[in-house]
Amino acid sequence: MSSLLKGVNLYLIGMMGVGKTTVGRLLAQQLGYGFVDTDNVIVQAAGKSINELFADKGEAAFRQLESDVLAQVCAFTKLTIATGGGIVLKRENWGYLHHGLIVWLDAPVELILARLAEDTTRPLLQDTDPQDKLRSLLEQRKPLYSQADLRITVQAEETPEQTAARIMEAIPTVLKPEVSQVHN
Ligand SMILES: Nc1ncnc2c1ncn2[C@@H]1O[C@H](COP(=O)(O)OP(=O)(O)OP(=O)(O)O)[C@@H](O)[C@H]1O
Ligand SMILES: O=C(O)C1=C[C@@H](O)[C@@H](O)[C@H](O)C1
Ligand SMILES: [Mg+2]
Repeated sequence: MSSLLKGVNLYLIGMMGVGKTTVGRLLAQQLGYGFVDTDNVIVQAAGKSINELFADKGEAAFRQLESDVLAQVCAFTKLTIATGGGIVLKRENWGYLHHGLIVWLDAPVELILARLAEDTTRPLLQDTDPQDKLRSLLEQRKPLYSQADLRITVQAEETPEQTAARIMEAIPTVLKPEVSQVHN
């Protein structure tokens, strides 16, 4: 599979809690790729948690850091990149994402809520009504996530390994044929 992708980066996009980080790590192992998580790079570089960054500098500053990280990582090849849920919001980010193959991990709001019920590390979910917040974020972002090359709907009962396996199976269906193959 890694020779099939020919070093092209794999970008995972989707709402918080769908499993981009968890599944992305597994995919990187299976592809023989490196793994990068844009949220983690930001946290490491800033020396602050995402909650602290949102509180101290605001969401706009976080989004700028996110774009800066994406611009840096897209210069490399053979990477699986788990992105932050809001990476799709900036138009300039799509110029970077489209250097690679983009996979949208989609999941129902109920599943995301169940997964993140005890999690306090997503500042946008620290809301009086997290379910309503998630719904409106998803509505706003759906047209953006839809620009991915591949949409994988995460099932409640499946393991990260099973999700990763379905992605590996689906990748060949969206790879562009090589020019030489087109002419043969
Ligand atoms: N298939 C799965 N089954 C059960 N739990 C899962 C599965 N995949 C991920 N999780 C759990 O759901 C939570 C969120 O997963 P993860 O951090 O990978 O999401 P994410 O898409 O990277 O979110 P974010 O955009 O906020 O970084 C974690 O606690 C993780 O262990
Ligand atoms: O969906 C979002 O906007 C976010 C998702 C996380 O990955 C983090 O990037 C941050 O919590 C914001
Ligand atoms: Mg993540």
